[in-house]
Amino acid sequence: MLNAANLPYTLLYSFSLIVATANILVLGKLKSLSKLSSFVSFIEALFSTFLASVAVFWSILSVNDGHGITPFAILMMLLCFPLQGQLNLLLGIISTAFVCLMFGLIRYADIDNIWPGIVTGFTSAVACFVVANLIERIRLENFEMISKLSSINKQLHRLSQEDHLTKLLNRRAIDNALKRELTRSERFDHPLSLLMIDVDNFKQINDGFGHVFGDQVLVDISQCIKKHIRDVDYVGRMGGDEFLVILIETNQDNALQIADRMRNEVMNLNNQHKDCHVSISVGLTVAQGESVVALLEKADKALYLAKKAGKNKVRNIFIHSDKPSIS
Ligand SMILES: Nc1nc2c(ncn2[C@@H]2O[C@H](COP(=O)(O)OP(=O)(O)OP(=O)(O)O)[C@@H](O)[C@H]2O)c(=O)[nH]1
Repeated sequence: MLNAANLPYTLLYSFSLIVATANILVLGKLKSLSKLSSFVSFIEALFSTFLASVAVFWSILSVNDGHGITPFAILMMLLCFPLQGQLNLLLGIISTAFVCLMFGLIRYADIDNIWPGIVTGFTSAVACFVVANLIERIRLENFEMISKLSSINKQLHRLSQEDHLTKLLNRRAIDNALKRELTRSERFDHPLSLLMIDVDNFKQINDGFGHVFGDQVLVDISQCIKKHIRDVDYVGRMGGDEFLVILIETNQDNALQIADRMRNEVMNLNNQHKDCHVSISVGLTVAQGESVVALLEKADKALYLAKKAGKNKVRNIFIHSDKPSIS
């Protein structure tokens, strides 16, 4: 009941309730901003400690004023906990609450009637501890489940982008990358070069040395290609023995050099695979405002020229010219 005697405590309680609500509504949102999180946790801890103390204080005072056990005290303490992430913080709050409890008892309790005060305060604290622990456990379980789901999601995303054999980008991923990068290069008027690479006489390698060996050759070649691209570039397996390289911010001359370095690197594999001859042919082209399909066709044409010229070659299709040119 609100009367002159318990007005200060009622006001204190109301204020605590407002702060507790603000704690949950405002600080919970702010916490998602990572830079603020440690500061917010600190403020939150202060509020929680304060609220827990007020709750126990008020609980004792209510008992001594004849108001019985105050469920509000428990409620307030509970309101403090769901946002807390650490058990030690929780224990800190409970210890503080106990100090307040003792102080409250000594200061206000009627010595003949001390037990109801002790029992009330103690029951409140234990109830808060048990419920807060349960909340904390559920929160942790949820957190672990979310972490697991997020890592599974990342894994699935990676697998959906990856070629299972070479671990390069798969066809879908490299197609998407090409669409994205082509749009970007047009928008900022930056050069973009494309290399279409095909292993020479791969059928013979498979037939002569078996599919397992053929697979290893594909992996080795993918490593040779990767060695000569930067982190910003893309390399993917189009399927079978064909690869596609997207060279960002790279003009024709630089792309030619890179393609030739890749070709030489693959030739070095022959020191490893003594009996089998491994080489690649490369078709090179530079984007010049055409669609993805047209650009791929241009690179394919250049690759055809490289094959036609006797394989183990790099050929390009000149910009602004329909005529193919031999580099
Ligand atoms: N080992 C292995 N072989 C594959 C894989 N995918 C496709 N192939 C084989 O790769 C060979 C591709 O041969 P083609 O591209 O048709 O021709 P090629 O022998 O390379 O001849 P050129 O391209 O003219 O130099 C086929 O025999 C396919 O069966 C794979 O994942 N692993």
